[in-house]
Amino acid sequence: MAGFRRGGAVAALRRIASRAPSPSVREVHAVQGVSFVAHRGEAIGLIGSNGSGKSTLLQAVAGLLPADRGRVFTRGQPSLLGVNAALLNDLTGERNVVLGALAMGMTRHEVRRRYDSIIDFSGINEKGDFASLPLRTYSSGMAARLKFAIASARPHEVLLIDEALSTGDARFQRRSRQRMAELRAAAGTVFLVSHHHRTITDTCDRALWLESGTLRMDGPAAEVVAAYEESTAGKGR
Ligand SMILES: Nc1ncnc2c1ncn2[C@@H]1O[C@H](COP(=O)(O)OP(=O)(O)OP(=O)(O)O)[C@@H](O)[C@H]1O
Repeated sequence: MAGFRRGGAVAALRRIASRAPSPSVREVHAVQGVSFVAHRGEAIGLIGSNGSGKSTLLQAVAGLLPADRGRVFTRGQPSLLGVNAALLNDLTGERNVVLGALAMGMTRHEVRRRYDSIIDFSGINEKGDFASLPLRTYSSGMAARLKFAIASARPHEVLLIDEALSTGDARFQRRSRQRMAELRAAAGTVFLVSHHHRTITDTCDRALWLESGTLRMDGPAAEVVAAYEESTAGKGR
């Protein structure tokens, strides 16, 4: 590492690139042998207990966690909208909207045209002018709403949503469902990870149930949720 500043980006990159298997590193197979085909216009829910591999699967589909084995084929660039999606805490809501929309490939003209509708959809200004305040002054639900408003402002070929909807209040969840329906109508495919089964059955027509990183069931959302609930009933008491 001589010549590179300790903790610097280049040093970190070299460390990752030269990482060799080490006896002190334990391998985790978070998702194994999961195979499915998703079609345009589908909204697919991902359910399963904590640690069953839902977020990992979304990250693999988004290309953020390359698969050790197997392949992910997608049309277009999937967009992952996670609870930790990159909004910047020290920037105002307004700046986050502009940067987020530009990062999604909108032109400056499109951003200007869509700005008011993104803010309106997020509802962050319903209790005062929050758009001009830094993100760190927002509640977690408000930040999640803003993220969803930005990410869903343009059609996506594949939109991956990790629990983002569940943090919004009931009114926002209704609005999000409507927006998801619009995204699906625009021929996108939507994946939604949620522990709120009602959200899955209300929003998705199909669900995948993951357990210990494997695909336990794939079918109509209501049937998969019912089977999952039956299997967990009585457990954990
Ligand atoms: N960076 C990591 N390093 C080590 N293990 C990890 C890492 N990320 C995830 N795992 C492990 O992989 C497994 C699947 O995690 P994942 O976050 O995909 O589960 P999940 O179904 O999304 O869980 P939850 O419902 O709690 O959000 C878990 O056992 C977790 O501990």
